[in-house]
Amino acid sequence: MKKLDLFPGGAFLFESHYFEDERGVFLKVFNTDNSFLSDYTVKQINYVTSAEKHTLRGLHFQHGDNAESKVFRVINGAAQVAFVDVRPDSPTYLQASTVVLDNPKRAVAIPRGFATGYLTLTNNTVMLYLADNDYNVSTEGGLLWNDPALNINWLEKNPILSDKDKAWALVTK
Ligand SMILES: Cc1cn([C@H]2C[C@H](O)[C@@H](COP(=O)(O)OP(=O)(O)O[C@H]3O[C@@H](C)C(=O)[C@@H](O)[C@H]3O)O2)c(=O)[nH]c1=O
Repeated sequence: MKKLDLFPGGAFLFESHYFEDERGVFLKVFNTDNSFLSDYTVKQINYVTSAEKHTLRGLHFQHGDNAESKVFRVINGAAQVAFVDVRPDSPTYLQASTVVLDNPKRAVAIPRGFATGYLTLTNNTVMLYLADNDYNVSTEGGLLWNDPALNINWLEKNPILSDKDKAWALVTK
């Protein structure tokens, strides 16, 4: 299994065990004997469909004890996943990076302390992601997807957004 570090603080891309024969594919989405996820506690597994290409969800995080580490995997279509360091004491505070997922074999693991978002690159994109904490709307925070302070190189500049995601405030550095 391969691993590629993407960002200081622990974001990484990895490739899962994948078996294919004449019947189809067998892919381990989560297994505790995967050395990259052996310490990961799954609290949620979320399946999210987006009908339209260029739908953007995010950027979201949860504050304090509700912070989540997430493992994103596209199981149909393709998406550009973005993550932003929101740890105030971090030397890379408010720095962002992105990675394109276009194969169910590959997943991106993003630690606690990052805001996350993704832009679909195809119609009918299906995202399956793990989270290591429960959802608590009262601790949800967000960043505006195109905040100039984050300088994220999104692959579409006019995406489809929820009303919630249009309304996040700009950060002040
Ligand atoms: C995120 C989430 C939402 N919900 C509910 C709230 C709401 O009624 C409905 C849709 O929520 P949202 O509009 O926030 O869904 P969405 O915009 O898809 O939110 C997701 O975006 C990506 C980028 C992430 O990083 C995820 O952690 C999550 O925040 O689902 C839960 O019950 N549990 C959850 O964990």
